[in-house]
Amino acid sequence: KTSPHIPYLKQCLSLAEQSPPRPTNFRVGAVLLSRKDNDPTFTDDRILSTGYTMELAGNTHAEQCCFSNYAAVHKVPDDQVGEVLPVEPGRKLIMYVTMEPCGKRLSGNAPCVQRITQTTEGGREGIHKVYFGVKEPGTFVGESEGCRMLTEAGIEWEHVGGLERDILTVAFAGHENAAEEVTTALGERETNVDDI
Ligand SMILES: Nc1nc(=O)c(N)c(NC[C@H](O)[C@H](O)[C@H](O)COP(=O)(O)O)[nH]1
Ligand SMILES: [Zn+2]
Repeated sequence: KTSPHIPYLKQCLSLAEQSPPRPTNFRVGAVLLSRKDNDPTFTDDRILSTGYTMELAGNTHAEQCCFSNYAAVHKVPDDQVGEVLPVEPGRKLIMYVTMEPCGKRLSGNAPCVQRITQTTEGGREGIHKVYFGVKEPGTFVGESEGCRMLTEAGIEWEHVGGLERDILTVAFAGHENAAEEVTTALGERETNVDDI
C-alpha cells in the first residue's frame, strides 16, 4: 500500500524534469494545493499552483515559481502572495516539493523557507505543512537548515520516502559527476527499514 503522498511527489518529479539542467542548483518541482480537513484519501484536494526550478526568468527555485505563478494569476507582486492565497475554514494549504525547501542560497536570493513563512504573516494561516521527497544534499550549503527553519516558524513538514533515487537523479542531472553525487547523497541519509 503506497503512501497517498506519492502521486503528488511523482507530479512534482514530472515538473522537475522540465527544469533546464545546471551545475549550480538542483532541478526541483513543487505543487501547492488546498486540502480539506479529515479527508484521508485527499478526494477533495484543489491544486492551486505548480512550479519548477528556473521555470521563470532568472535564477528561480521551484517553490519560488510556484508562489510567483499564483501571485501573477491574482495580479499581486510575489511578496504579497500570502494575501491572495485562499483562507477557507476546514481546509489547509499544503505544499509538495521533491526536495526540502532551501534555508540558504549561495546566490543570496531569498530562501524558499522565507517565502513559505511569509505566507503565514498578517494573521493568515498560510502554508500549513510541507511534504518533500529528499532532504537537501550537502553540495552547496552543507547541513541543510530548511526543516529546522520551518519548525521554528511553526510550519509542519514531513519527509516522504520511496522516491529518493529518482528525485536525486533528476535534481543532479546538470552536475559534472551526477551519478557519484546521487550515490553520495543516498548514502548521506541514514538508511532505515522503510526506505529500503
Ligand atoms: N528546494 C530547492 N528548490 C530548488 O528549486 C532549488 N534549485 C534548490 N536548490 C538549493 C541549493 O542550495 C541552491 O540552488 C544553491 O545554494 C545555489 O543557490 P541559487 O539557487 O543560485 O540561489 N532547492
Ligand atoms: Zn529554494
